[in-house]
Amino acid sequence: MAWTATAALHLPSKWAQFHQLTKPRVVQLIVFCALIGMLLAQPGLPDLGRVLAATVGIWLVASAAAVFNCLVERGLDSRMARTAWRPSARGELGAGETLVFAVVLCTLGCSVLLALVNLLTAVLTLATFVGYAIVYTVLLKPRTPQNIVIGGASGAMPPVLGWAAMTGDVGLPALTLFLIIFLWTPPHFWALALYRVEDYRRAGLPMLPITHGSEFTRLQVLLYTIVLFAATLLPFTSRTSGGIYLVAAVVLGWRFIVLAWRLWRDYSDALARQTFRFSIWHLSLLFAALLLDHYLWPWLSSPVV
Ligand code: HEM
Ligand SMILES: CC(C)=CCC/C(C)=C/CC/C(C)=C/COP(=O)(O)OP(=O)(O)O
Repeated sequence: MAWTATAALHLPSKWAQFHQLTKPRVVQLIVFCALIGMLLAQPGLPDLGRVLAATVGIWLVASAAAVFNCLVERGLDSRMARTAWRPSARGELGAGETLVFAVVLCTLGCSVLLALVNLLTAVLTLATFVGYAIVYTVLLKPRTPQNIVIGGASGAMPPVLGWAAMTGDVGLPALTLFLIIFLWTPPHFWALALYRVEDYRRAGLPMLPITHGSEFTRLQVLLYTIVLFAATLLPFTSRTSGGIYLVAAVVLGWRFIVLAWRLWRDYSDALARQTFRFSIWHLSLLFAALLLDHYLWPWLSSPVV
């Protein structure tokens, strides 16, 4: 009895285990990027009911995609130190119940988008689900080191989904944000793959540091970071965003390039880990700056009468 009580205190509940499969921290940033897409789509305050419905819908479908990934990769996950703890990899959650959970989340999310947002957002979000859960996870990841470059397109969709939710359209500013996340994904992931290379070797996945070596991967990280820096200037040069965003993009981009340069010249696992962690700060703060700029810059830059 005493043991059961102690175990109950330490073992995550079934719901906590399901929640872990939704990769909550990754999905939070994905939903944040979608939210910025929504808020940038019009000047002033948006329709808050629509924002809430779109946020919930995209959140549910993105979570479903993450759960589906854990289901498909439960064997691979059990061979990697980073992922072996997942309830799907440990066999604590069965394949059947995990599949049902993913289907319920995806159906609920698409229904919310269809009923309360619009058809375009529902279709694009479902396509994003297929892009990550099937095209990336099932088809590309076990076959090619370009898996995350092509698969990254689904991770880059959130601002487009957010924009479509508010306008019923796919706007050029949203496509610019798509490009930014698309170019951000390779340095984000390859920095991690460099210090987790033994994990990927054990799982038999053809990640770039395994197929092309550490030096080539580090050069790719540096080159993508430089091109990403140029792409992050587009919102300013196209006059979608103003001075606040520009300062943030330059400061964050410069720091990312410095880290990537040091990683290329003088590799250590600690530096690769630092670069990976910074990539998350980079994207989070860049998108926060877009929002701040959207509401404050017109006010700051308007002539005083
Ligand atoms: C195909 C594209 C992507 C790949 C392959 C990828 C890969 C990964 C991996 C393997 C991790 C796990 C790190 C760990 O276990 O410590 C991770 C973490 C993370 N990723 Fe990505 N990622 C991708 C796209 C994205 C996108 C689009 C976002 C957000 C917009 C994102 C946000 C994050 C965040 C916030 C974390 C940290 C999670 C935590 O601290 O628990 N990733 N990514
Ligand atoms: C509908 C919608 C907006 C979907 C978003 C799709 C999505 C969840 C993209 C995030 C990418 C992600 C979690 C990559 C993790 O890589 P991995 O799967 O290779 O990592 P792992 O080894 O940790 O499983």
